[in-house]
Amino acid sequence: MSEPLSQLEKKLTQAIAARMSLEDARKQQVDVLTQFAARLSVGCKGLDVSLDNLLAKFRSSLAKGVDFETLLPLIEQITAAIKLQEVAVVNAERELTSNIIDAGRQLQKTRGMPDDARRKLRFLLDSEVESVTTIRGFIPVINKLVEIYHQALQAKLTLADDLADAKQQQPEIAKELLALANELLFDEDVADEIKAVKHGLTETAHTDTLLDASVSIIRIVVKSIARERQTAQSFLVSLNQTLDELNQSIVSTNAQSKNINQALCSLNQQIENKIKNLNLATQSATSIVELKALVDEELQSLSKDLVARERLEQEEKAALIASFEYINDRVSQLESKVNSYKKRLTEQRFRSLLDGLTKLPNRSAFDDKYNHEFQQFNLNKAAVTLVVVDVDHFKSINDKYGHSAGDKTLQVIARALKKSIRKTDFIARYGGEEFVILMPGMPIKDASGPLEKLRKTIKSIPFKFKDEEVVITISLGATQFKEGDTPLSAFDRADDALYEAKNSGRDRLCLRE
Ligand SMILES: Nc1nc2c(ncn2[C@@H]2O[C@H](COP(=O)(O)OP(=O)(O)OP(=O)(O)O)[C@@H](O)[C@H]2O)c(=O)[nH]1
Repeated sequence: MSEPLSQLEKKLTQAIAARMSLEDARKQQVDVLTQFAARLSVGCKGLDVSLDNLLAKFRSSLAKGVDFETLLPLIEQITAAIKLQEVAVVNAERELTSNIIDAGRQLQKTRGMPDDARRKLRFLLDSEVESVTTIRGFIPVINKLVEIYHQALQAKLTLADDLADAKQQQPEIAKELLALANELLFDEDVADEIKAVKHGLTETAHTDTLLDASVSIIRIVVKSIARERQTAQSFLVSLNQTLDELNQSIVSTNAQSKNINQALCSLNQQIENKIKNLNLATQSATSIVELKALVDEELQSLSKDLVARERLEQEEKAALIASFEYINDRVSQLESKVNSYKKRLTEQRFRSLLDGLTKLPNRSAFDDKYNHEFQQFNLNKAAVTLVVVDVDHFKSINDKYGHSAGDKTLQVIARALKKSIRKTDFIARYGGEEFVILMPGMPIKDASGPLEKLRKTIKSIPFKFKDEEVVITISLGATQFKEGDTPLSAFDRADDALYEAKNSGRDRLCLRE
């Protein structure tokens, strides 16, 4: 082989080797790029179905080693789809931001959210959402929002539980308010107001109605207190005025008597001087005639003085009498004012122990009497029977015929019960449709006769509502005070007996020895 040819061949071999290594390097680069493009396409997966399909096609073409020219249209399609995606992402970001803000603002309006959650939410809406720049950046924000929602929901559930508890307590509150309204026995002018309050107090009354009733009760009490205060004030003002007048009258009588006294003193002095003068003159008289003239003159003057003195004395006496009469008059006026005020106080005390509706003694009057009877029993051990009486199914009377019919029924029953017991027994309205009777000196073994009679008396009352004849019955539980009892244990025993009477069919008397 010639020299130039072999050199040429060598160069060619070198060039081929260089070309091959270049192609190897290029192939490696294409492989890396292909893998990268395939990974990237997997990473983009899920943004859009049509993009996913194009990328899948792209990956499979790369794997098959399809040449660039064949790939180019696909790449162009993918580029266009990605561009669309960019716009879609910007829109989605905007929409997400606005949705998160809306949801957050809505959440801010919910009541009962814990303070901490409220604060976190405010910060999230005011600064965190605005600073998010990528879709991914929304993930922690959404996470936080979900957490706050959770807290708010939890708080709401607790609130709902509390409300349910409060709802359960409502009948109790209604009962309590009704008992309070029954205790309100002020002047006649508030009777209608009390009636209106009572009528709204059903066991199913709404919380707002119960609140209104509470406010009305407080108003009635406040009004009565204000009126009472005014009465007391005007009484004290008139007492003060009268005392002032009496004082002035005594002061002026004193001043008057002082003046008269001064006049009397000087008159007495004058008389004394005249007598002294007369004495001296009689000693110096030289004849009977002169003496007579002298005596006559002095006696005339003296008798004038004596008349003046008598007049002054009478004046003083008259002034004193007038002053006494005036004082007497004012004192008796004052006495009658004090008496009428005392009467008012006594009436009030009496009325505070009376049930407004039935006019029977009320619960506080019963408590006083009960404790007194209990003490007596501990001292003398004489038998005392305690009876608890409850009207059966009274609620249905209210429900069927109205609250006024219920009120009337209670009044009739109260009157009948009062009429049927002995004078020495004590009956009170314990509350609602419940009455209590204390029978001092009555052992329980002797009590069932009269109590059965009492039950039958009530049952025989011909009640008529809306032209319908209604039989109303009562249940009774009775016991007697026992050695070792406390007021509460004895009462509980009678209450247990009543419970038994109710549970065994009502309209009956149960005894607990
Ligand atoms: N009209 C009227 N109703 C009252 C008064 N005080 C309490 N009540 C009502 O009395 C009813 C008592 O009902 P409950 O305690 O369920 O008893 P009940 O219906 O008599 O049933 P039992 O006692 O189980 O036989 C309630 O509906 C009260 O609203 C009142 O002064 N006037």
